[in-house]
Amino acid sequence: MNTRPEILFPFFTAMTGLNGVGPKTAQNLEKMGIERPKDLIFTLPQSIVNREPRETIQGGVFPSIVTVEVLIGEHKPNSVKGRPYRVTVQDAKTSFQLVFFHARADWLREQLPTGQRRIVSGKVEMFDSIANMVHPDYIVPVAGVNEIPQHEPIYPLTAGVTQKTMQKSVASALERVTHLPEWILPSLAQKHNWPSWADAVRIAHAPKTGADFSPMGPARARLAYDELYAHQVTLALARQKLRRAKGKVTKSTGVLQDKILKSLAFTPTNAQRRAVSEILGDMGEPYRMNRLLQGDVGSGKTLVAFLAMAGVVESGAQAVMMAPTEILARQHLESLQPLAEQSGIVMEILTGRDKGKERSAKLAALAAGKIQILLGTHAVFQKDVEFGALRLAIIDEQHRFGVRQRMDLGAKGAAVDILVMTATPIPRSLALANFGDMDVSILDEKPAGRKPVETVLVNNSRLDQIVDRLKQATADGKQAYWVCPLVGESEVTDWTAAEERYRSLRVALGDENVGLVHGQMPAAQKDAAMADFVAGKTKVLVATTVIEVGVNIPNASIMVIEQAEKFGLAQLHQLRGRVGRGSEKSSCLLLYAGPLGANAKKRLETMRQTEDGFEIAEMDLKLRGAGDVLGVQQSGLPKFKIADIELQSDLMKIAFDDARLLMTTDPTLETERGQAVRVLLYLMEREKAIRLISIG
Ligand SMILES: Nc1ncnc2c1ncn2[C@@H]1O[C@H](COP(=O)(O)OP(=O)(O)OP(=O)(O)O)[C@@H](O)[C@H]1O
Repeated sequence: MNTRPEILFPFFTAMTGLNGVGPKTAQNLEKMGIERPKDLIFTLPQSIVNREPRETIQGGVFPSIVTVEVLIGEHKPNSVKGRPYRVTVQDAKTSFQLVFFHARADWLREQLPTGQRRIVSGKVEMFDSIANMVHPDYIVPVAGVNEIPQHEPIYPLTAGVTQKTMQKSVASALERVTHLPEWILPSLAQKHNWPSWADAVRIAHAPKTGADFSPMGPARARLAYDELYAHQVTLALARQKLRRAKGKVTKSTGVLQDKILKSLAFTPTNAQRRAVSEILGDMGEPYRMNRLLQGDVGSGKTLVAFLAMAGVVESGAQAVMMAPTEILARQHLESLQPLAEQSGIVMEILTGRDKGKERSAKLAALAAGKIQILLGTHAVFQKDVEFGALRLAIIDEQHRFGVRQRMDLGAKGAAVDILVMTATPIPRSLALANFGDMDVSILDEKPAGRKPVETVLVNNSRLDQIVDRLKQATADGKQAYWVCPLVGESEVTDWTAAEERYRSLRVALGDENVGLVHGQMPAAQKDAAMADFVAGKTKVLVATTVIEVGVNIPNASIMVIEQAEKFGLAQLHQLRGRVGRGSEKSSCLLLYAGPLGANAKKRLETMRQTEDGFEIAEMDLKLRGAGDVLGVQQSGLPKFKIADIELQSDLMKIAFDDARLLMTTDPTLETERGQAVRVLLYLMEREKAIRLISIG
């Protein structure tokens, strides 16, 4: 089945086939992304109006929608043009008025005969201390009470589309809903009490109880699950296809790794060992690796990467590691060069700064396979950079990379294995949504001997005290980072603030003790400032967030962050992660100015309470929302229509597990359930996923 199944045809016809949808309405609906009947079906009500009948309007809080049985009283036609027509009515306890601006008198007399009873439903408002119901939404005989929906769905609208049109066209689309083959595992549906797809759709559009309307109730939860499951099956198929794509078997011998381990001053953590063996185990298989290494700050990802690259060199091939900035690429070189030398590995660096002869020489050596490990910035992936036998590409700090970019990267060498390292833990649900096509190794253990970083919140008014304390600490040989306020508007303002602070700290602490780095400085000057700080020549390094990711200077044990309330949680965690990397006890001072908003307060409190990056990531997601945490556009994070990635992260995990399971039991979606999953993929317009199967 490689075309849309017939059973879905009614959901994909033109909109104008629906009741109440003419060409004009169809055009307007299109502006809301509603192009097919199925889009209407997946546009769920955003609120519900309760029209359950009441005895009286008395005691109500107005304006509000009321449904009540009334005895019709006197008609007061509009005596003056432009004035409304009124009908007095009496419910069980009080009287009020029905008000009409545009209605024919004879029609009104017919609908509302004096002395008879009717049920009316509409918005009641107070006007000149008289309760008015202007243009009731419903007027029905008492016996016809069921014609009024007790819980009326209210849909999102756009210009030119009224609530009535929406309700009518949805109702028409719902008539096409038939039973579809079930793609959800029966045990799962049973456990959660989920209705069938058809029932779930009907309930979601005509909820009768709070649970019917709640995103956590069975009907909506099921529809959310369908969406997440379709996404996870797509990722699982992508992963499967990649794994089937022929890869080269990399057989590491362990010889170089042993040499490296022997020359280390410490022993690797269990998490580091496990990650290295997962990576090399994967590379030893005849398919392409596509793996994510997620580690908390300071968990020692660089060593894991280096050992994996050494494993590649053992097999006679090459590896490349790309860092997001020049500073980090150089830092990798400095920290890894001694290990490379001791184990006899030829390692080089290539960045945008390499020009002319030097660059050509490096490229030639690389093409000849003489350079075994290449470090660098994105310059390593420029077109003319050719490798003799590239086997492994490591991308450091890349949640800015979407699925597509990762695939492009893999095209660089034939059958290159890919390892992506993220230095900021990502909430579980986002990791699954964004990296569900990858295998994951997690470094959830910090090297032994690290002491907790003491984190304190300090009001900016105590700046002088902080500077005094810093004076004392630097006199004792300690080193500190001073991160300047993120003014936010432009790089230039950030940098001016940093320069100002740099000047004032020089006055307070002595010129020779204070250094400065910011993004606008010439590269050479930046390197020199970093080098002075690494060598301990300067004691305090004033910086903008250029030092946010990855900088590793174990002797630095104090981190001051000015206007910490302006930073996001992930960023604060990254910044704080620059200290606490040596054996010295470290501290982090979060300076804030003035009264804090609730959100900022929560962020700073979280920082004080925990150092666990995974916990912080979950809190960040709660406070900011998924789009902001990953940056939707850059991340390739899908937009879900029904599922709420924060609220329903548990469903995401279930969908992930089930999609992976499906690949082991029915990789080509041939069984009865597999066929049903195909129906789901078509329904969710994931034809591309189906193509992944057929190529597979
Ligand atoms: N098992 C270990 N025991 C002690 N120190 C270690 C261990 N593994 C790595 N280190 C050291 O810990 C420091 C941090 O390692 P690394 O720079 O790789 O961290 P990271 O995971 O990249 O963190 P971040 O993302 O915060 O930069 C380095 O100085 C490294 O030499």
